Amino acid sequence: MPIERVKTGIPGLDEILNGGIPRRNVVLLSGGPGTGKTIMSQQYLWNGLQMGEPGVYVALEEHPVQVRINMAQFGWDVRPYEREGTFAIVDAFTGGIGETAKRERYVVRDPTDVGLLIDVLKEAIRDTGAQRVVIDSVSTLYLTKPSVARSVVMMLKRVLSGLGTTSFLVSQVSVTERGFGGPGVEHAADGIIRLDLDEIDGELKRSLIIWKMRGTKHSMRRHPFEITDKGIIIYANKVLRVTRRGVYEETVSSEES
Ligand SMILES: Nc1ncnc2c1ncn2[C@@H]1O[C@H](COP(=O)(O)OP(=O)(O)OP(=O)(O)O)[C@@H](O)[C@H]1O
Repeated sequence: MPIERVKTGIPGLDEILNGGIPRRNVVLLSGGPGTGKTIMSQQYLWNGLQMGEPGVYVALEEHPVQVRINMAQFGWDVRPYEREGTFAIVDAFTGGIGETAKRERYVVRDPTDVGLLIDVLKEAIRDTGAQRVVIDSVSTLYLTKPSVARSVVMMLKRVLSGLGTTSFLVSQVSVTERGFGGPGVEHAADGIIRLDLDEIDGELKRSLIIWKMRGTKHSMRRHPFEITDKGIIIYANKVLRVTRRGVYEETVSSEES
């Protein structure tokens, strides 16, 4: 049976994923602060909307109003899609407190209650017919209780995959951490995309690596990427090499990547 894939539409990403993310995969988008996780996840949803695939964004770290403003900076104005019912932001940030929060349609009254969050998420997925979901960030759900991390991710995975969505779970790690968000989480996820920011010769360089992706072969190399006014661009034909002599970029043929 040919594998069904979801095209991220993010320049370079589908290429290094051999055509896209296998449908129903739950992918951990992992990285330190400012590495581009939120922007990449929002770009994934926006591109879906352009391809006629509805989406849901679960905001745990930022006010929904701020999410709309930030997305619009890249030319991704989601409000018309919210009005037509093909896009929804689940507000798991405000707890319904404040005047602007009262205007939100999908509000998790107690963002610490994962069961409640899942109920609101299910409703948003059903209403919109979402095929793509982003949870930003999943780490917020278990930062204070790491022992429940795996069960939270497994619960989300059952719902997200069960309802047929292909999803990104944003996972925050500290600058020096080599992992992706904890052992339980890393093994439960179907895929891991790790975003990095490294200071090289007095300059910050962005790169990413596909650590795992169930159901497909993928590039095993570290690819440089950039954040521009139109979003993220990944250089599928370049690799970032870290050697004893230093760090440098090298161009490779697409078959090699
Ligand atoms: N228009 C832009 N052009 C270039 N770079 C930008 C632009 N807007 C934001 N950035 C870069 O993106 C970074 C923020 O990216 P993003 O919010 O996706 O990070 P994150 O990985 O989600 O971080 P955190 O875990 O701290 O929330 C900024 O620190 C800045 O370097």
